[in-house]
Amino acid sequence: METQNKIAILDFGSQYTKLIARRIRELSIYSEILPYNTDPADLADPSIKGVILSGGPRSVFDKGAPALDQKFWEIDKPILGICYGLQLMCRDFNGEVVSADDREYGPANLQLDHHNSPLFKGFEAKTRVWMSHGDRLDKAPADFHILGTSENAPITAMAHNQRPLYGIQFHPEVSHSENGLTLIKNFVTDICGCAQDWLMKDYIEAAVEEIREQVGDDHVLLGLSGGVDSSVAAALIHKAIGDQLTCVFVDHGMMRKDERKQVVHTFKDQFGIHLIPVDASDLFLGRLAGVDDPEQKRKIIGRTFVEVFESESKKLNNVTYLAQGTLYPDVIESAVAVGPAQTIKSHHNVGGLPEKMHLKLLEPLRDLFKDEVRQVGRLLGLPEVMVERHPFPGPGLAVRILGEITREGVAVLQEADAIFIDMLHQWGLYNEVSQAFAVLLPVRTVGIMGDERTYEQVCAIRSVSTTDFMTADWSRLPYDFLGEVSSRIVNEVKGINRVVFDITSKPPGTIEWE
Ligand SMILES: Nc1ncnc2c1ncn2[C@@H]1O[C@H](COP(=O)(O)OP(=O)(O)OP(=O)(O)O)[C@@H](O)[C@H]1O
Ligand SMILES: O=c1[nH]c(=O)c2[nH+]cn([C@@H]3O[C@H](COP(=O)(O)O)[C@@H](O)[C@H]3O)c2[nH]1
Ligand SMILES: NC(=O)CC[C@H](N)C(=O)O
Ligand SMILES: [Mg+2]
Repeated sequence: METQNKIAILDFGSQYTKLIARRIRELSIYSEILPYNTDPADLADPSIKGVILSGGPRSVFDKGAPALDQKFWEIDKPILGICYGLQLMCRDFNGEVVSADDREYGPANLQLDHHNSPLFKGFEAKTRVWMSHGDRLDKAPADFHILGTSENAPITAMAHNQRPLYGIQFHPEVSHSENGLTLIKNFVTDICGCAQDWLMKDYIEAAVEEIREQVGDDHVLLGLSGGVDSSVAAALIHKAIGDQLTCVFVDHGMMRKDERKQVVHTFKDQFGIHLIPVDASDLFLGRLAGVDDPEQKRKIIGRTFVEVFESESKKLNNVTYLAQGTLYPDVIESAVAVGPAQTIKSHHNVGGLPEKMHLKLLEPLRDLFKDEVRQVGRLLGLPEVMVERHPFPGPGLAVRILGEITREGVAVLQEADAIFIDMLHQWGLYNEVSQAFAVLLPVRTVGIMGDERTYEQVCAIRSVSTTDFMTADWSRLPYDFLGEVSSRIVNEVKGINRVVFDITSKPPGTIEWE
C-alpha cells in the first residue's frame, strides 16, 4: 500500500507477529510484515520509518536459524528487536547470548534502570511484562547500555549508546504485558516519528485496490454463510469488482433453524446480491454417517465444502477464485501460519481444505481479528444486526452434536438453540454476550414428566464473552434467565429432558465443544 509513513516488521516466525501488526493498526499507523531475509536495500525506502524484529521459535545458536544480512545494520533507522529480535541484535553486535537452564513463560517484573529512555516514556519503575523464551542475554554488546532487568533475564531491555537501536526480551504486543501498547506507541510515534493518521477506511481502500489487481477480469465465487465475516468479505469484494462476484450459500443440513430462508431473504431479496443457494444436505450428511471423531468430521466438512464450491464454479463462466471470510484466528488455531503453533482444531476453511484445489483463494480479511472485521463492516455500511451477529462456525451444528450426526439430532438441536437465542433477545442479553448456542450431548438421563418416566438426551447451553475469540470467559447469565431457558427447552423440545450450563473459560476449554 502506498503510504509515506509505515513500519516494517521482519518476521522470524513468532505466533505473535500478526499481533504486533494489529497493535500498530490500533495506533492508526500502517505496518507491513516482511520476511526476515528481505533485502536491506528495500528497507531503505524512505516511507519505512522504522523496523521491528519479531520473536521466533528458533534459537540463535541453531544451525540454519534465521539470521539477518549484516548490511541490515547499516540502515539508518530506528530498530526494535523483540525477544528473538533482541537476541539477534545482541549477537550481531558481539554481545553474549546464552541458553538458560530454566525457560521462562508468563509474567515477570521489569525493573527499569534508565527511566528517561524514550522507549519507556510513561512507565513506572516496576512493570509486569510477559515473557516467552529459553535463551537470554548474558552480556550486552560494547556500544549498548542496559535499560531494564528482571529476575530471570538480567538484560530485559537495552539500547544503543548513539543510534536508535532498542531490544527487549518480553513481548509488548500481548495484552498481558502491562503498558505494552504504550511501549509500541513510544517506539512508532516518538522514536520513528510516524504520524497516527492511517485509518480502517484506508485499510478498505488498500484492500479494494489489491483485490482489483489480483483478480483482473476473472470472476470470483464467494462462500457466503450469512455470518459476519463472509458478509463483510462480500461487501468488500463487491465494492472492488461488482458483478464479477457471485456468492454461494451451502446448506449442509446442519444449519440453524430457518437459516437458509433468512440468508436468501437478506442477501438476494434485500441487497440484490447474486446468490446461489445450494442444498447439499444429502451429500454432507451421507459422508458424515457413522463418523464420530471431531477432527475427522471437520476434515470431511472442509473437503465437501470445497467440492461443492468447485462444482458450482464450473457452472459459471471464467471463475478462477474462491473467496472466503477467513480471519486470522482461523489461521493461527489451524496452525498453518509460520511458527511453533499446534493444531487445536482444523477450522473447516483452513486446516480442513484439501491439498489440491483448482480454484485460487481470495481471503481479504485473513490478517484481521473479529472486532476489526466488524469495524470494516460498519464502514462499508452493513446494518448493525448483521455486524453484531454472533459467529456461527462453518461446520455448524456438526461440532455441536457430539459424536455421530443424525437428521433427528439436527432437528432436536435446532429447536433448543432457537429457544435459547430467542430468550437472549427477549431479555436484552444477546448483544451483552459474544457467542451463545446449545450443544446436544450423546448422553441420556432419566426424568419424570407428567408422572411418566422419560429417558432422553441432555442439552448444554454455552455463552461466552470475548473480543478476539482467542480467549474467552463464560457469561454470568442471570439464574432466573437460565431457569426460564431450561424450562422452555425441556417443555418444548421433544427428545431433551435435561439442560446444563457450561461454566468453562477458554483456555482451558475451547468455545465450541468439538
Ligand atoms: N454455509 C456456508 N456456505 C458458504 N460458505 C460458508 C458457509 N459456512 C462458512 N462458509 C465460508 O467459510 C468462512 C468461514 O466461516 P466462519 O463461520 O468463520 O465465518 P462467517 O460465517 O462468515 O462469519 P461468522 O464467524 O460471523 O459466523 C465464511 O466466511 C464463508 O466464506
Ligand atoms: O468458520 C469456522 N469454522 C470452523 O471450523 C470453526 N471452528 C470454530 N469456529 C469458531 O471460531 C471461534 C473459536 O472457536 P473455538 O474456541 O471452538 O476454537 C468460535 O467463534 C467458533 O464458533 C469456527 N469457525
Ligand atoms: N519468543 C521468542 O522469540 C523466543 C526466542 C528463542 N526461541 C528463545 O527461546 O529464547
Ligand atoms: Mg459462520
